[in-house]
Amino acid sequence: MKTNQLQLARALNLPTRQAMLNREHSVQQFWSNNNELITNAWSEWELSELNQSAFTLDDSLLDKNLHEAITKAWQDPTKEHLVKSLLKEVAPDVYEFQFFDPERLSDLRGYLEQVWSSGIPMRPPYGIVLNRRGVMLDKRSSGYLAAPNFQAFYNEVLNNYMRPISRLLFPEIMGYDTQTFGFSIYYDPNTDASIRPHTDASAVTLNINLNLPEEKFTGSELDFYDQQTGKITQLSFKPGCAMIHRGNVAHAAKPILTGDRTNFVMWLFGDRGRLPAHGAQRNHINAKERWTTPQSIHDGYVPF
Ligand SMILES: O=C(O)CCC(=O)C(=O)O
Ligand SMILES: [Fe+2]
Repeated sequence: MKTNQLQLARALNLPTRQAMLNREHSVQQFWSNNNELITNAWSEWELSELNQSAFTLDDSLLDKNLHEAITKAWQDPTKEHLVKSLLKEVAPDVYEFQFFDPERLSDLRGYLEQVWSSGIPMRPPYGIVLNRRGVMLDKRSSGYLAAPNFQAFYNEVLNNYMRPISRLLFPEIMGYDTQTFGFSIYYDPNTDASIRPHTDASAVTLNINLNLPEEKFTGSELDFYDQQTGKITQLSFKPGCAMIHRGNVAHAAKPILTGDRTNFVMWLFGDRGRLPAHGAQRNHINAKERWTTPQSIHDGYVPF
């Protein structure tokens, strides 16, 4: 690997917020032209500057019960009911479960603080609104958080946890779950406070809260809209909790009033962004098929 990539990446002139808001072509070009440099910079940073002694990014950060059930199900898929029993339906087709151990979240947040102060350019998500303090997480997105330790962790979450859980809850997404996407988001009342009602360009969305137990906030509920009844269910994130839903379930994030909220949002979809047909039914899938990792090649398609 070439040295000095870290210094070179830090010296890049980032696109202005206005250029990003205008979705100027030069912004797209900036990230794609510098993607390799930035990726190398993250590797260099991890070796030379990241204080790794403080923590490890691995599944010991996850909720113990979830970790145990998932491990058992991978060993013997007929035990997948152990996973299912941890998932609580909190709105029609929206499930909540404890994802991270709240006591261990400070490790992950400490890591993300180091990421923030690295000075390496990071591409914020701009799906509906531009989220200033968020960062793209998936390697399909130029300007993503390419630190190798983080990538190993992120991919473990998607492949070992998110995909089989998604298949258990929403069997019709099988085959529309080969490609991954992810970003982090940060809300506070003075910068980015809310997201209007929308659906995601995913087959399934996993949204995990990263707030520490002492990081209280008010507002910032997620509203889920039931298409059948028109009913709205308002849900609040608890530290380390996750919500999982089909991408086509309309939802919105209400304005945050006090405090702040940090989340990871992860998506699965099929090759070239393909999604299951609305209301698609699926023949019975046996457990063994569910607990597998597709061999599909990462296709580089980007939803935004
Ligand atoms: O506010 C959230 O946690 C959800 C954000 C969201 O729906 C999105 O980024 O698509
Ligand atoms: Fe969304």
